Amino acid sequence: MATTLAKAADDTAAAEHAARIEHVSKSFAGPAGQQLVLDDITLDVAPGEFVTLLGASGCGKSTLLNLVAGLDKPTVGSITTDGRPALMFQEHALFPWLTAGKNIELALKLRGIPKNERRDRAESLLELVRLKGAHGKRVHELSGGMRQRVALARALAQESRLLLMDEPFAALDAITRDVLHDELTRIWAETGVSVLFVTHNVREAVRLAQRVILLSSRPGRIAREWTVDIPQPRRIEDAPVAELSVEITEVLRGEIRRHGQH
Ligand SMILES: Nc1ncnc2c1ncn2[C@@H]1O[C@H](COP(=O)(O)OP(=O)(O)OP(=O)(O)O)[C@@H](O)[C@H]1O
Repeated sequence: MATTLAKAADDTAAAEHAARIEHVSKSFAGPAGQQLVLDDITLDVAPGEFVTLLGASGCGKSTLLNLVAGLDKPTVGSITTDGRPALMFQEHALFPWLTAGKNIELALKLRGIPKNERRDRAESLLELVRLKGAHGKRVHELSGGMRQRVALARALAQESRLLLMDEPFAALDAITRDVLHDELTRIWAETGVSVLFVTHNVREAVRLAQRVILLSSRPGRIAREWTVDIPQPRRIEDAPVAELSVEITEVLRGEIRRHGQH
């Protein structure tokens, strides 16, 4: 499976961007008229790049991710992606009446993969997320971390060139989250998939990303960005990760103060 995914990523070499967000603004109708949530966001994600979008609660991170996913349209500006992105959320959104394996097979079916290939492919994907042998397990039999592994396998089943992740590990305990950070870093390196990952956890952003984009609040604008050149695999407690996290947290605090939040 990793080979197929790696090949999908190779094909992307021709594409200049996994995602291109150009001068995007988004407003919603509110009680006091139109509320500007995102203001003039311009951002490219390169093929194979891992980018985290970081910002305070309510700054518009999920709104931006939904726009990139094509679930909603920008009020102004344009977004293009290299093919249809795959999505993964905080809640696993697995079908509880299907087994882990059948949840993945459903994604393969929706992609038009023939029935006789689905089982093997689902098994390979489960192996990729280190859940070998879990094909027949019901969702309720799986721990929170295992459910997110299945959700990741299901997202990878789409063989998209861009994976959009909205706080996928936020509901997990710290140790499980740590393990899944390692797994995601490994899978990203193995497959070459591009990742746009939303979080409000500064350390998580620095642990994972090649580039951290900080959004300001009300409206969400790109406040600053950092290139993270700390070698992988990183640990969340590594000194360089901690140092950069402190620096980013300071800027984030300043943003929050400026916008009267706490
Ligand atoms: N469909 C909608 N209609 C009206 N307002 C919306 C809609 N979607 C989002 N908003 C508003 O846009 C703002 C940004 O919300 P969004 O969920 O994108 O923030 P976020 O940064 O992802 O927050 P969190 O970290 O808490 O998930 C909020 O004020 C929210 O109320």
